Amino acid sequence: MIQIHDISKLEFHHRQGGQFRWITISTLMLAIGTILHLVSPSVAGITPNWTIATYCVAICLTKPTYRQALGIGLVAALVNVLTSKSGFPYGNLISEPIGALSCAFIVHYFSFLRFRGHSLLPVITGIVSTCLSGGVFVTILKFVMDLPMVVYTAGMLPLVGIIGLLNGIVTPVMYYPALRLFVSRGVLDSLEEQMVISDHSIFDLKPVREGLISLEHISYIYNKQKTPVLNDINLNIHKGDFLVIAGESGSGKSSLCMTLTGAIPHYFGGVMKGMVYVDGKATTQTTISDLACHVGMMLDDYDSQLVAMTVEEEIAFSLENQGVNPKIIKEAITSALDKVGLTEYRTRELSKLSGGQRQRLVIAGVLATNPDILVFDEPTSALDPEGTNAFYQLIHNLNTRYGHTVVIVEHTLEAALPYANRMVLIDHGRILCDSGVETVLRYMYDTHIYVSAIPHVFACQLKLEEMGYNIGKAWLSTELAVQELQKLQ
Ligand SMILES: Nc1ncnc2c1ncn2[C@@H]1O[C@H](COP(=O)(O)OP(=O)(O)OP(=O)(O)O)[C@@H](O)[C@H]1O
Repeated sequence: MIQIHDISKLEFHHRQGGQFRWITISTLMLAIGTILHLVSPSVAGITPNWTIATYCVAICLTKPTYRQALGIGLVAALVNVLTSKSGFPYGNLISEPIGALSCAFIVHYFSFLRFRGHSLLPVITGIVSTCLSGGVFVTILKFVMDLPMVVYTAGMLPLVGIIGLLNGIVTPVMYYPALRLFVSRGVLDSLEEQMVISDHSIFDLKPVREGLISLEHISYIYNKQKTPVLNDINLNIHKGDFLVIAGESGSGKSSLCMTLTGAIPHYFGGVMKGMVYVDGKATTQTTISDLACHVGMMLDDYDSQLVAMTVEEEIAFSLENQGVNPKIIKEAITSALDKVGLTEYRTRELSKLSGGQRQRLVIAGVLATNPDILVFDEPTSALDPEGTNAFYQLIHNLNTRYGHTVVIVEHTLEAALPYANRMVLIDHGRILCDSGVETVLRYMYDTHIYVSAIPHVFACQLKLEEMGYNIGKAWLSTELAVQELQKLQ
C-alpha cells in the first residue's frame, strides 16, 4: 500500500456513468466467442478456447467486480453447456466461473504489468484463466467419466496447457482491436484517458481527523468542465450533528452533498482532489451502494426517487436489490414506516398519496437501509409552510430520538435553523464559515454575504442590537423571539 503524505494533491479522475459497460462489452464479446467456437476448425483436435479468450478480453477491458465477473463466468458456462461437444459439459458450470474469477483477480492485482507501455493482462489472463478453467474442467471430466489416469496426465492436462498457450496469443490479438472499437464508439476510455483515471486501491487512505464524515481538502471539477465547483473544502461531520448548509444559488451546496454520498466522483465523474471519508473509509475505495448503507440522500426532486406502485413495494425496492432476506425486509418496512408516521398507508398505492406523504415515503425508503447520515437537498422547496414545519418536526425526531446525523441544504432557513446545532456557509465552492447557527448568521450579516437568507426575526434582532438594545438569546424563530421579549417585561 502506498502512503499519501499530502492528500490535497491526490486526484481521482473518472468518466461519467459507465456502471453497465461491463454488461454491454461482455455480452458482445461472449457472442463473438460463441460464433468462433462454433465455426473455428480444430487442428489435430486443438483449437483456442474462444469463450475464455473473449471473456478475458471483456474483463481486461472493463475491470468488473468479482461478483460481476462471476456473472460473466456463469453466462459463459451456460453458453458452453449448450454448445459443447464434450461427453459431460456440465463441468463448465464450475470451470468457467473459476476462469472468470481468476481473470478478475489478475486484472485487479497485476494491472501494473506492462511491456513497452502495453498491458500484459490479455496475455497473462489468456494463459492463466484458460489453464485454470481447463484444468478444473478436465479434472471433473476424468472423475465423472472414470477416465484412466494416464489419459488425464499424459493427454488431457498437456492439451489444456497447449490451449492455454494458444489463448495467450489469441486473447491479446482480440483485445487490441476490441479496445480500439469500443474507444471509437465512445463506450470505453482511450489508453491515454485510462492513464489518468485513478485506481485508488493501491493507496493507504486514512482520515487525519475523526468524524462520521470527514472531507479533507476536497476540490472538484465536473466532467468535461474546467472550473472547480468545490475549492479545498475541509469539513468534519460528527455523530448527532444537525448541520445546515447555506449559500447563494450555484455556490456548490448540492455538489458538496454529492461528495458525501459518493455520487461525486463515482456517478458524475470529473476530477476530485483530496478525499472524503465516510465512517473512516475513503469514498474512492468504496462503491455508491456500499456508501448508501451509511449515507442516505433525498433529492430536491424527491418524486424522481419513487419507482414502485405501492408504499411497501417502494421501501422494499432497494433492499430487494441488495438481496436482503424477505423477513428482514418486512421488519425494515415496518420500522421505516413507523419512523415517518406512515404505518397505516403500508398497502396504499403511490398515486393515492399527497405530496408530503410521498416525501415521507422517500425518507422511509432511505431509512430502510438504516443509514447513520441523512442528507437532504432543498427538501422543502415543494412544500407549503405547514408541510415544511411537519417535515422539520419529523427530521428533528429522527435526529434526536433515533440518532440519525442530519445534513440539510436549505434556502428557507427560518424553518431549519431552530433544530440545527451547526451551520456551514459556502460561497463559490469555499467554506466561509463553519460554526454554531448564531455565529454563522452574524458572519453573514457582518460580511453582507447571502443576507437575504437570514431569517427576518433574527435580522430584526440584529438591527435592534445596532440600535443599542441587547435582547438575550438568538431569535432563531418567532417563538424564541417572543420568549426573549417576555423575559424583558
Ligand atoms: N452535472 C453538472 N455538470 C457540470 N456543472 C454542474 C453540474 N451540476 C452543477 N454544476 C455547476 O456546479 C456549480 C455548483 O452547482 P450546485 O448545484 O452544487 O450549486 P448549489 O449551491 O446547490 O445551487 P442551487 O442552490 O441553485 O441548487 C454551478 O455552477 C453549476 O452550474
